[in-house]
Parts: sequence; structure tokens; C-alpha cells
Amino acid sequence: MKRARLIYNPTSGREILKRHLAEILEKLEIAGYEASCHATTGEGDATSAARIAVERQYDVVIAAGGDGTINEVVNGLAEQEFRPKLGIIPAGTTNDFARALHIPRDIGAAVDIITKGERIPVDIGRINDRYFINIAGGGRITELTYEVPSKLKTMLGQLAYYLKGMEMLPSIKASDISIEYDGKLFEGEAMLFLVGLTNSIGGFEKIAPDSSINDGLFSLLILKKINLAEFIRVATLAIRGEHVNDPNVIYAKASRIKVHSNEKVQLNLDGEFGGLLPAEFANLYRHLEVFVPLDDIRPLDKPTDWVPGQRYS
Ligand SMILES: Nc1ncnc2c1ncn2[C@@H]1O[C@H](COP(=O)(O)OP(=O)(O)OP(=O)(O)O)[C@@H](O)[C@H]1O
Repeated sequence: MKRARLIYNPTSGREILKRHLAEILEKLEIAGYEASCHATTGEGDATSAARIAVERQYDVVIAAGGDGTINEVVNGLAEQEFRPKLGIIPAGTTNDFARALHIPRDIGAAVDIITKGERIPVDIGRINDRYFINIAGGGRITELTYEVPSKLKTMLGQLAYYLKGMEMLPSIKASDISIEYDGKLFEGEAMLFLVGLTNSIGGFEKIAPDSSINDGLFSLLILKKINLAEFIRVATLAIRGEHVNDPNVIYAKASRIKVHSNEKVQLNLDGEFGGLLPAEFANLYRHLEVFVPLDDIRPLDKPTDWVPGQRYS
């Protein structure tokens, strides 16, 4: 019998997971899984729970919560030789990763996608000794994601990020950084840099319009030093995916990226604090298998040359 381990954050976003636990476990059992669950207790617990699930050789690990919980679960899976398949139940505030994979926010519908069994391989980002599944970045503006109080996030959802962004915009300074990417070099002042695996970041769904989640490449975006008015103009372009050709933006694909600064620059990994620069990024090609609604995902994310279960990295 197949075994599934549900790792859920009872405090995520709308705090609705607790009410749906019985429904989730029942749907899994009906689909032929022996299912059990673990409620996370605080920072880092989802990573330990995922490691234990690997030791116990679960076939499937389901991360239920926001992007922070999914990131923690991936950190418990990615470093292992045997890696269970990953299911996602989005219950956070932004759910960028779930949005990129068209996994619905309705809990029952998200479980149905797992029980249906359709999967794709996804690339994972490694930065120094940690992993990310959606986006890493640095620069003052990226720090706002963890300055938003969690109570405000629960109350206002994504709007909380935008409010915090508006409040912080006038004080955002550029950082002096150097970025080496697949043999090329950027040196200078930048407002921010983003290293993305999917097309969906902070609710902007066209930030990396041509990205594929399983091509082995990061989308690198560098926003050069600009003033506030220009910043707002480029952010407006980004809503439509038209920022990539702006002269203030460098947009490139790369599988290895090194970032360095003489200043103290914080890193953000999947929306959480991820240490300080310097950073070395490596793309782990098709490292995890994730359950998705195959009919709904973007054609760019649907590999035609993939056999389920095949190992790449
Ligand atoms: N029982 C708990 N009590 C308090 N915090 C917890 C608990 N379990 C996990 N956490 C922490 O909550 C953090 C954020 O949770 P998560 O990402 O799931 O939800 P969110 O913040 O509402 O959503 P999003 O990340 O999409 O904005 C996790 O990184 C984890 O460290």
C-alpha cells in the first residue's frame, strides 16, 4: 500500500487546515493511501518532519500551508538520495508556488489533484546550503516579505504586502553588488535581484514570462538603481510582463549564479529570511516530482521528454 505523510502548518494564512484534516485524510485513504499527518510546531519543524518522512520511506509527502511551509518541507527532502513525491495543499497568504502550478486554493480540489496522480518534475534551487522552490532574491525591497506582521497577513492576505511595500518604497536604497551568471558579469548598484524558478512571484504572474519549471535554468532579474518614479513605472510594466525589455532591467537565463557585495545584503528565500550575501546558486535539474493538474499548467512547464520516476539530479 502507498503511504502519504501530510505535514501541515496549523497557523498558515486562514488557519483553515485543522477543520479540513479529516476530509484530507479520508480522500487519501479512499484513493488507496495509508495516510498520517504531522502538525508543525514552529520554525524548522516542517523540515525535520520531512526528513523523518524520508527515513520512513513515505511514497508521498504533502506540504500544507503557505510558501514558507513548502520551502521548509522541500529543505527536508531535497538533500536526500530517496525523495518522496511532493503534494501541495495551499493554505498560506500568497501561495506563489501553488499559483505557478495552477494548484487550486480549494482544499478538497487540491487533494483531488494529488489523488489523481498526475505529476511533473520540477527544478530546485540550491543556495549555499539551503534550498528554494520558487524564488530567491536580495535587495531592500525583498526584505518587506518578512517585515509584514503575520497577524496583518492573516487579516489582509496579500494586500498586507502591498501596504508594507508602499510604506517602505521611499526609503528603499540600491545596493552595490556583483553578479556572475553563466560566464557573464553585472557589477554596479541594483535595487534588487531575483533568481526565479517559476513565473509567479509575490502575486506577479508574469515576472519571468518565458520561464519553465523544469528546464534546468533560473530566470535572473536585476533591477538597476532607479528613482522612485521609475521604480513604480517598472513595477507597473511587470504586472504585464513588459519589464523584461526595459533598459533598467537585466533579464537572463542561467543555471549557476554567484552574487557578492561589500555591503550587508539580506537574502530572501521563498518569502522568508535566508541569510546574507555572498551566495552561490545552483539549479538542481528536475530534482522533485510534484503533483499538478496537467490540463491546467502552462505548456512551458509540461515536459514532453520525461518519464515518471526518472532521476536527473
Ligand atoms: N505551530 C506553529 N506556530 C507558529 N508558527 C509556525 C508553526 N508552524 C510553522 N510555523 C512557521 O510559520 C511560517 C510561515 O508559515 P506559512 O508559509 O505556512 O504561512 P503564511 O506565512 O501564512 O503564508 P505565506 O508564506 O504564503 O505568506 C513557517 O515558515 C514556520 O516557521
